[in-house]
Amino acid sequence: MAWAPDPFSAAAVPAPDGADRSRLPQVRGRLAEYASMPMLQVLRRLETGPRGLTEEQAQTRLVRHGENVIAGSGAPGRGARLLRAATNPFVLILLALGGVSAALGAFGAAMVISVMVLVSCWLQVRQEHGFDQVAATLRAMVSTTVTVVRRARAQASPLARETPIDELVPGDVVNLAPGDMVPADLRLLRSVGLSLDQAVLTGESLPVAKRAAPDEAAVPGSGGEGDLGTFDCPWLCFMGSTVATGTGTAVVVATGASTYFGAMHARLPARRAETAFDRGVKGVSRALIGLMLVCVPLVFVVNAAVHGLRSAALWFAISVAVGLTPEMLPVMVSTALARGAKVSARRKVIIKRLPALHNLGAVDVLCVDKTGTLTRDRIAVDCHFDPEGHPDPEVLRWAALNSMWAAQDDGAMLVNELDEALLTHAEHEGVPLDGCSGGGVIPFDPVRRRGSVVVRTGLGTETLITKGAVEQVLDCCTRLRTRHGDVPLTEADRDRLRALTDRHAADGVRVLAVAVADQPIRIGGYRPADEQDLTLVGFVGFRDHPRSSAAAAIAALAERGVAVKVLTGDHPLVAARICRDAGIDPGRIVLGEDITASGDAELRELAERATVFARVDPEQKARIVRALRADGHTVGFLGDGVNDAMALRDADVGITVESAVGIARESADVVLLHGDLDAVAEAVTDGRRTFGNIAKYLEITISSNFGNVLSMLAASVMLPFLPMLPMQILVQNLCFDLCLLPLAFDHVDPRTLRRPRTFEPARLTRFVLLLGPMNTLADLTAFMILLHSTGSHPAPVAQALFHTGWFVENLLTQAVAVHLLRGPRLPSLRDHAALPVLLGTLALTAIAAALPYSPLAPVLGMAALPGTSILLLLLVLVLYCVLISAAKARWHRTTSLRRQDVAEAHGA
Ligand SMILES: Nc1ncnc2c1ncn2[C@@H]1O[C@H](COP(=O)(O)OP(=O)(O)OP(=O)(O)O)[C@@H](O)[C@H]1O
Repeated sequence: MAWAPDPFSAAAVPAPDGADRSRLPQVRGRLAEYASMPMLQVLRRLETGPRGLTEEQAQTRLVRHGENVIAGSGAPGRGARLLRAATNPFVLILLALGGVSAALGAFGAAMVISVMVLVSCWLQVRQEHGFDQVAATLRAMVSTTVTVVRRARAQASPLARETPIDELVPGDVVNLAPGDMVPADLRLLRSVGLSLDQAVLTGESLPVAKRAAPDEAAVPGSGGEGDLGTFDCPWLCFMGSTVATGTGTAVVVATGASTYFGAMHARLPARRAETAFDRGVKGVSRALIGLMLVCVPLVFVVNAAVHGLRSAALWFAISVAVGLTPEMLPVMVSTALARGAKVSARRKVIIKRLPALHNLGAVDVLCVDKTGTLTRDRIAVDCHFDPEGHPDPEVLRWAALNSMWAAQDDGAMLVNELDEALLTHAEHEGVPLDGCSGGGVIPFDPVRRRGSVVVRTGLGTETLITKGAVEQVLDCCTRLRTRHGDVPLTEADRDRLRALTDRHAADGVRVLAVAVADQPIRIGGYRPADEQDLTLVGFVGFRDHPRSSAAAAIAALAERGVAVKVLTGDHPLVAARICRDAGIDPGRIVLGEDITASGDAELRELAERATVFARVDPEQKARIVRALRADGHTVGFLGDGVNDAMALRDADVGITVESAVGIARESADVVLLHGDLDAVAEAVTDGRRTFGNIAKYLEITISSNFGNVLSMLAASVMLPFLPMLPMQILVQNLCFDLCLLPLAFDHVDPRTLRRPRTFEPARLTRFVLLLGPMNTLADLTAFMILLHSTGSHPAPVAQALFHTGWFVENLLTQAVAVHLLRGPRLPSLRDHAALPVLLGTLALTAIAAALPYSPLAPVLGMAALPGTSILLLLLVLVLYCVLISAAKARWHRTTSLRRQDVAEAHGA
């Protein structure tokens, strides 16, 4: 029951069912052809070469093939939007009520309801169009790019450069690196240790190894529609997958709707789990529909019992139902979200999926990685030493050789920050890295926490060089290099080495171990299982200084009720040191192995208690996030690496930085352009401000509607006639709806921004139960006055005057309620509503004053009120102000006491 659109969700705008699917056999056939051809023939068929296309060729092809986007993944057309607006549950309720009115012959009422439906749908379509434009602009600011190899002219040298994914064309040559999205369907030209995560396409979570075809390729599986044989083809890479490890160079064979992903698009499931926003929307919708289901039959039964079973009683009940239907709520929510996202964009925070803005405001636990968040992400080599602890340039040379060959991919250099630091330091120290050639790579992965290369050092021999986390490298070592030669590695040595590296870790230095193994040259690939019987040669230490702003940002988040938890793949001692520097008490650090050993219930408890989690792999990060969510928290996750993608997707709101890898940017809902924790604290406040206005709208409209229903019930018992004509209820509702919409643009009291905020149906119900009856008390006073002051008139005139009086009183109290209930403080010159809200309520007051004297008055059954009635109604307005202010003060007192209780309970 989503009433706010999410233009980025694949499920939001499904491609026309059947249309794309019918292309699957054709697409599969073409891919099978590309898979079975020798490489040269593939390149010839695509009229390209290993040096890529020229810019001119690429432009011509872009015109011929169109942009590399999936049909239906863009913004929907006006027709689709209108359909979505018309099928929103609240509009469906209105349509049903309009239908019943028409069937009963109440054509006037049916017409007003139709006007309400039309206005609501029109505003929603218009608003969604604006919403989509805001979203598209914001997304364009953080669009995902791909490294493409092109030439300026036919004779020019090829140049690798970043290009937006949608500009890719068949025949383009692209480079792939860990964390990249596969941007189209590709045939591999070259690869080094490449593996892809194809879960989006196959549901299989383990990465699949890919490699260029040896020479003549085989035809991949070609079974029925569900056949996944095509995905098993090692030299084809498919749009929708991501690079898990290794690198590759490939030629684009199909783009956009011609890709396998494009043809499957209509069948893909929605990507994300339900977030806090979705849960909130559902809860509030259910509460509102529940309120209607109780109130409307009650109004009908009471009226029928008192006045007899007449059609008037039914129309009246229908009008009450219409009055209780918040059909403008979707418009209000999308207006507030789009406005909030624009404000955040000015602060360089890009909200890719607009509902994420609400989720940001609701976050009460923020999980962050360490590097780049608590540290400056300027990693430098701090030391390198042999197993005795003495500085040793040979250790630096082995480590740098590992970095160099791991990063080298036929000219395209790809380095992670540790490797980059190593290569820079080696160059600075003049360490020679020549004299050997690369023989193979076993890429680094965050679960093994080590990576290896094989280099050819002499005739017939090669050396496997492994570098990685100390524990994980020691696990593969059986020998130790000393000044007197290699010796067996004993248990005592292991203990000594751990103690040695722990001392560095406690000082905040990340230590990697380096080990080697000489072996005869081998033909064929290398696997992680080859990392055994190694000789430990030493260690390299890296330092990344803490960010000076981190401590203040963490304090700012704590002030806003957001607890920060650190999830890192690094050593617990390094994590503890960096956390202390950032003002976080690490407490008892939970390790990845503790998480693996814990069941779901146990993990929820662990995740609740602990602040720092170290040596965690990508799946463990995601499990922690899920455990916190299962425990009732709204969880944000801030990360930028391949190993963060899963957690980014599983969090209520995934946050990343502009420099993050492709998959992290794609998985995140929010991208920080100048990102650090300060920006997150600001964005959290923006989210709360946005939600504050949505909450205000809900509180004001629902409490006054509820008060009105109570008044109608009381009037049904007290009066011999209906307290308001059905048509008047409908018109009044239309006026409320339109004049309260500007609340989306209101200021928000800073005190309401201090705590996480989300839809809380129970809180809303308490508010409505306290404030609604104040409205009823004022109404009942107005009834007395109106009965008394109109009693001398003949019955039809007296009824018209009564109806008019209550109509006017309702509009005026609603206008006043906006100002009295919009914040914890009373309105003043310093603390007043924003201009659009002032204008909205002024319009409501003007309608109340003018309608009884306008040409519409007889149509609506209204009469001009005598001066005394107006004066007395103004007195009722004063009484209403007193009642509502007292109730509001009581509300804020009890809610702050309640909050204290909760805080104390948490403290205890
Ligand atoms: N390029 C590399 N070569 C060898 N080992 C590495 C490399 N990068 C990381 N490691 C090892 O693997 C461990 C986990 O790295 P990973 O990148 O998963 O950590 P992370 O969770 O991203 O850390 P952070 O929280 O600091 O961002 C590191 O602590 C280090 O010991």
